[in-house]
Formats: sequence, structure tokens, C-alpha cells
Amino acid sequence: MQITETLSPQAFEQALRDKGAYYHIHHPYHIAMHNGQATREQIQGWVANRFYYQTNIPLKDAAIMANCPDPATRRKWVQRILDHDGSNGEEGGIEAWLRLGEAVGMNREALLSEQHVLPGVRFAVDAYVNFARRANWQEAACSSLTELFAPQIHQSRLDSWPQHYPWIKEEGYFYFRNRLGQANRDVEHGLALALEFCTTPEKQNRMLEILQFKLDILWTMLDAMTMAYELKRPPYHTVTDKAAWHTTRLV
Ligand SMILES: O=C(O)c1cc(C(=O)O)c2c(n1)C(=O)C(=O)c1cc(C(=O)O)[nH]c1-2
Repeated sequence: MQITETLSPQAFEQALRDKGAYYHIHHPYHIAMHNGQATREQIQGWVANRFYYQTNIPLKDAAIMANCPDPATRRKWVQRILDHDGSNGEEGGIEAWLRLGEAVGMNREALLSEQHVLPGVRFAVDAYVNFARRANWQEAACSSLTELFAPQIHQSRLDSWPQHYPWIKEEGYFYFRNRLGQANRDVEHGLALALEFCTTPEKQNRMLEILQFKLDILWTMLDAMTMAYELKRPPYHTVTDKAAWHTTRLV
């Protein structure tokens, strides 16, 4: 859809929400996990690869803040960093994700070493951080709006995983439970920024394209995991059965 006349705030919000049709909740990898069809290796692979997304979210949010001259926005935005990094003696989302790793039978070192992070996942996540570094801060801020659809996907894991995967320890679910409220709060702020900023057809079209870019990142991450853990075609599988890809942050 190409917008030619400025949409009202309500209509533009609806256009953003309609992008939920492309959320990774519809990816076959998520659907398999949801339906109890995922192997232990597929769940562990997902947790280890998603850890790279989790650890990069604060870098992405710090990049947005670095480009934002508005103190009122920064004062609110900094909460996102604290949510993941923890504050005032409270553990944050990154620690909760490490506990999720332990709950699915992996040790913390395996996650922290990034040895399981597939190149496709790394490139997708890096694209998000680099976009946040270069784009203007309003556009980068609004690229977080896939979070509009995140509470539903967290809830779907809470509803389905315990019955299908009794071997996952209960403390693994803390991250998803905790994130429900945080995502709703983030979305309220992100949506307000988007509606205030996108006041021309050009800006509205561009913001929808940016939201699609972010949806592409999430979808592409699961594509890479499908290749490696479902189709058993990780990078270089025709050459070696070793994980030959790079495992460190080079940029
Ligand atoms: O589990 C998920 O499917 C999922 C998706 C997303 C998202 O839609 O970007 C986020 C999260 N989780 C999440 O936990 C999180 O902290 C988060 C921050 C952001 C962002 O773009 O700033 N997205 C997401």
C-alpha cells in the first residue's frame, strides 16, 4: 500500500498494526515450537541465537539515545536499557535470558561465548543496531514497534511450552512473563512518537517500510535457525560438520 494523502493518526496507527500480519509469530519455526513439534536442539538453538538479539537491544537503545537531543525522550528511553541490563540491585532481561538458557539445559558460558550464534542471525541483529546508529532518532525509535505484537508471542510461549516441554524448568519462563508489561509500556511511548513524527505521506510510507525492515530482521533470524536446526543445513554443511563460522563481534 502506498500512502498518497496523509492518513489520520487513527488510520496510520491501524496501518502500523496491520503489519502484524508479517510478524514472526507466523514463522514455521515459531509455530513448530508452539505446537510441541520442536526438538530439544531446536529450542536450545533458538535460545542461544536469540540471546544475541537480547544483548544487542541495549546497544541499539543507547545508539538511539546518542542521537536524541530531547531530554524528555531520553529520560523515558533509558528505562529500556535498565530493563535489560538491570538496575538498583534488580536483575534485568539479559540475566533472565541466561536463566532461560539454563532452564533449557545450556550453561551460561555457552550463551555468553556466542559460539552458537549463526552468521545469518548475527547479520540480521547487527543490521538493526547499525540502523539505529545511522537513522534519525525518531525513525530508529519507531523501528521498535514490532513490540506491538510481542506480548502475544510471549503469551503464546507461556500458554503452550509448559505442556509440550515438561523438561524446561519453570524459572525459564520469568523473562516472557516479565516482558508482557514492559513491551506494552514501550509500545505506548513508541506509538506516540510515531504518530507525532509521521505527519506527511512520505514519512508515513517510510515508517511503514522501516517497520517492514524490522519484521524482516525477525523473520530472517528464524530462517537461519530453520536451515541449521530443522533442515540440518548450517553454514558450510557441505564442507564440514564443525561450526566453522566466526563467533566474535568484529564490527
Ligand atoms: O520474543 C520475541 O518474539 C520478541 C520480539 C521482539 C520484537 O518484536 O522486536 C522483542 C522481544 N521479544 C523482546 O523481548 C525485547 O526485549 C524487545 C525489544 C525490542 C526492540 O525492538 O527494542 N524488540 C523486542
